[in-house]
Amino acid sequence: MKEIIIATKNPGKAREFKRVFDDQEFTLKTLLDFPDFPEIRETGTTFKENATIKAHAVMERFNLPVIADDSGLEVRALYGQPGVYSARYAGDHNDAANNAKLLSELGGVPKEKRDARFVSTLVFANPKNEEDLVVEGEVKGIIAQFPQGDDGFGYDPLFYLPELGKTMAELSVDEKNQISHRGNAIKKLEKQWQDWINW
Ligand SMILES: O=c1nc[nH]c2c1ncn2[C@H]1C[C@H](O)[C@@H](COP(=O)(O)OP(=O)(O)OP(=O)(O)O)O1
Ligand SMILES: [Mg+2]
Repeated sequence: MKEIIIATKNPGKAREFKRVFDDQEFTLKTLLDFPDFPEIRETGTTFKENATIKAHAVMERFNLPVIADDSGLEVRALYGQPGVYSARYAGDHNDAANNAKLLSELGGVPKEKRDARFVSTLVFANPKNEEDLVVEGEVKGIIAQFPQGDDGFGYDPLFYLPELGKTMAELSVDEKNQISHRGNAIKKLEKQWQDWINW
């Protein structure tokens, strides 16, 4: 059985990938299946750099095809922050603290100036392919005044989708995948990867 590894330790991302990027022809694993895999230092300054670092660290260890996601939230009123530093916005990797900091940074900013976007860059690296396959997806929304919803992860409870009248955390995983940055990136990947990969 062919195998593909998703280079993530984030259970929320793992769930979204497993839901759509699943097939009879290959097994999908994530770093949650390898709890001893050492922390990968995300030292890049762009989503693409960090996704490349993660994909190659895992590919070199397992000698298997690997997909990495580096993603984040860009808020216009904060000049694109937290961006690449979304996971570490409030210090260490803590969703509740990150959301609290985001709300405090946006204190007093009115609804019409709270627009934001989620970005996901996927890098697919394979030992038998010289060049990586890279795609990016985005979704636009508004940062809510208070968190709402219990699904998803990260900034989802604060990411309000005006067309749906809901935050991202009020969507099922299937609904989120239909519209999200990661879902959009995965759709692009699905169109390209089978022609690209050398098994
Ligand atoms: O769909 C999303 N819904 C809510 N928040 C999100 C989403 N996508 C990215 N985000 C935010 C939070 C996360 O902490 C950071 C990504 O940081 P990022 O380094 O790419 O992921 P991570 O450290 O959680 O897992 P890993 O590096 O093991 O894939 O941006
Ligand atoms: Mg990370």
